[in-house]
Amino acid sequence: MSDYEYMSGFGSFFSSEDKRCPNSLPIGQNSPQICPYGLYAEQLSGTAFTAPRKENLRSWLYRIRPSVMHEPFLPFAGKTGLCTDLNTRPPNPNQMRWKPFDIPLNDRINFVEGLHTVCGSDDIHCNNGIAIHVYLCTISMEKTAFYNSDGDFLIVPQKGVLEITTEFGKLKVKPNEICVIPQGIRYSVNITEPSRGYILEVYNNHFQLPDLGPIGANGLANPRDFKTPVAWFEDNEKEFQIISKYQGQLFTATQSHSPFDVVAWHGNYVPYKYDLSNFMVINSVSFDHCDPSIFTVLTCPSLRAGTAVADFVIFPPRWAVQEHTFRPPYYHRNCMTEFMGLILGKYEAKEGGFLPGGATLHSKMTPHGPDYNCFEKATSAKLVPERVAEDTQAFMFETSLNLKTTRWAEETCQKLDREYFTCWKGLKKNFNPHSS
Ligand SMILES: O=C(O)Cc1cc(O)ccc1O
Ligand SMILES: [Fe+2]
Repeated sequence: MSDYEYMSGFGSFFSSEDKRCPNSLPIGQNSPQICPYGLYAEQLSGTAFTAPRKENLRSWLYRIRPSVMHEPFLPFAGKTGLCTDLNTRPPNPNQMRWKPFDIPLNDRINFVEGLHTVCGSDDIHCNNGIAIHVYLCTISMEKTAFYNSDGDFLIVPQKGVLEITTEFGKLKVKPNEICVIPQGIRYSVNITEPSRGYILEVYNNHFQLPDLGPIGANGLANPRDFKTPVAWFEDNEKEFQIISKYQGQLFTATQSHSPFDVVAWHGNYVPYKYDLSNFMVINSVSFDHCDPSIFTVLTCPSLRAGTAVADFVIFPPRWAVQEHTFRPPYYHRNCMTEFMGLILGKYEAKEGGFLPGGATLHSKMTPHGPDYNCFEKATSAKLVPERVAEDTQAFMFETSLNLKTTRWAEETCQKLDREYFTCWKGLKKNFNPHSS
């Protein structure tokens, strides 16, 4: 039997017991005087106790020992490329593009040590903002579990499969799948090859499915395609390091047992994964280019209706059929900040220079759009039905916030492509006042 078993649904109230301990979930109440099998009951709250019912997120865990049994936290002395305090960084409005970030093949670096912040907003201390990281790792996490006190991680593997053991059970996440590990949930990442991927971290709120409006009840990412693991536990007395990211800094605490000792759980605050190939693409079948919000997989809303803290948007394989239309993305300036990555293949607006494992950043109101080659090709193309972006997957983290880039992103990683601006240089003046 596979190690990986899931329950389907988004925002559902799940219940799960490890099969080795039937009836381990208390019936009819959360906190009996004595729990089945002598387990401890522990609540994990993902929203304020008093959050409105439709937003309220919490789970009850039934575990061998409560999470509180650990030595005091100390500052983490290991390697890390995390930088979520961006106050001292200068703003930079330029179009930016990075060549694929290098995986440190000659070093032994695990998922947590391999986290590098590319850009983020300033205000981690006020639960306001986002950070965008990449992970570049070569080994599995051994006897170590990580949790993020600051917000949720939306993880986008680009190279290598992630085998993630969480307090709620096990997830296997391949490139072209994504997962969300909400704030506070402990997990450990196993890899089977040198691995790379992108992470969107949000501090304000949790991810939701976008409203569908006139699209109706079905489409885009459908709730039943989200997968949450079934309960799984280990019972051992091995020493574990628990690493916490708290206010942007890493801390570590030792404990004398595995944190993956949850025998049963129930609730709606859970980790989940989603296969991007399940996305039902909706687009124009007449003319013109729709805004990329039609490709939103998940959104982290702000208090301002329709303006996200951050959206996760994909550019999946699809048919392009629009008539008398410049089909690629339009030239534009946006009041939102756009960070893009490429999981596989090519991105239609820029077939050269933007490669899998690389990235681009177009900040608020910074102009961008198709490069010279794309413009020339699209303005002379015969507009027959065409597959766009076959075997490809680009994505965008779009945020209403201002981002600053880290020193690692601009200098240390040596991947910033200083020639990026030249991809638009060849665009010709085609203006002819005598043609109409
Ligand atoms: O800039 C980009 O490439 C992303 C993008 C794609 C698109 O189809 C329309 C607008 C937009 O910002
Ligand atoms: Fe854009």
